[in-house]
Amino acid sequence: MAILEANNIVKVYGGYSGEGSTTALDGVSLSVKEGEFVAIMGPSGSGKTTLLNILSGIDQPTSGDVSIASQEISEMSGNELALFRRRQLGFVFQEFNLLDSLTVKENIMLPMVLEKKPATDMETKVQELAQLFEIQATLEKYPYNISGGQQQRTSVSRALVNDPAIKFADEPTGNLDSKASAIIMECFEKIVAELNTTVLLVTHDVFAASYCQKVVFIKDGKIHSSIVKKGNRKEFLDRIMDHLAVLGGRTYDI
Ligand SMILES: Nc1ncnc2c1ncn2[C@@H]1O[C@H](COP(=O)(O)OP(=O)(O)OP(=O)(O)O)[C@@H](O)[C@H]1O
Repeated sequence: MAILEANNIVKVYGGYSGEGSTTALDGVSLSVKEGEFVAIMGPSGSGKTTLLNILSGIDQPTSGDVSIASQEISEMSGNELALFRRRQLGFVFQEFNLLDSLTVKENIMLPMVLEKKPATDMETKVQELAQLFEIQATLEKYPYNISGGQQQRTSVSRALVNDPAIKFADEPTGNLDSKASAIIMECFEKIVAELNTTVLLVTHDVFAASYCQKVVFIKDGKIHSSIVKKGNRKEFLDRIMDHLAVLGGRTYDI
């Protein structure tokens, strides 16, 4: 079953095809199934962030529609969309976006607090996620007293706490060294395998993308091609590199 459907998304910045306008997305259609782990890759300026922002309701398309869990997000009012995003979508950012005045535990609980969930449910959920991501020992610490990798695992836990229909990640390994990147990508693998979570991420990092099951390549605002993992991660990494060489553009992180 498709959890996310995007049909013919067009995004023009700076007015409709007028002088000085930029067509960032030019008829993108995409379908993501429940339990899929998908990366979007492409050269700088190809429209990846614009696409992620539109799929996650942060930005509106100029035309086209997006539905998530069978709900049309392009037709929602501001309040409906804010509530939908809080309840159905999880976000992980390159900068972690943790609140320094809250402990790791409080940061993870925050979306449940906003939903006024019972305290016992919050405690159970935090312990479950902390165990899954091996951050039990950091729960009472503050974000500035833990490593970058632990901060990112806290941020992934927070994005999962309300059991979102889909999780979006924008360059989740962008601020991490290779060891922490591997740990975070293994966490994503784990939640996809064990919790049947759906994850859609944007990355320049070939190593990170090689953990996904599918990579969608975007160029000049259009879907160029996509590949699905068949063999092991190393073989997939080589195929991703071959595709990026054909796409051209900026140098990718390996
Ligand atoms: N707010 C904006 N106003 C005008 N043009 C924009 C805006 N945001 C993005 N663009 C343009 O839209 C195009 C796509 O940008 P986008 O940021 O989506 O690309 P990207 O693939 O994420 O790039 P990068 O890999 O460098 O982050 C680019 O030409 C960019 O200059």
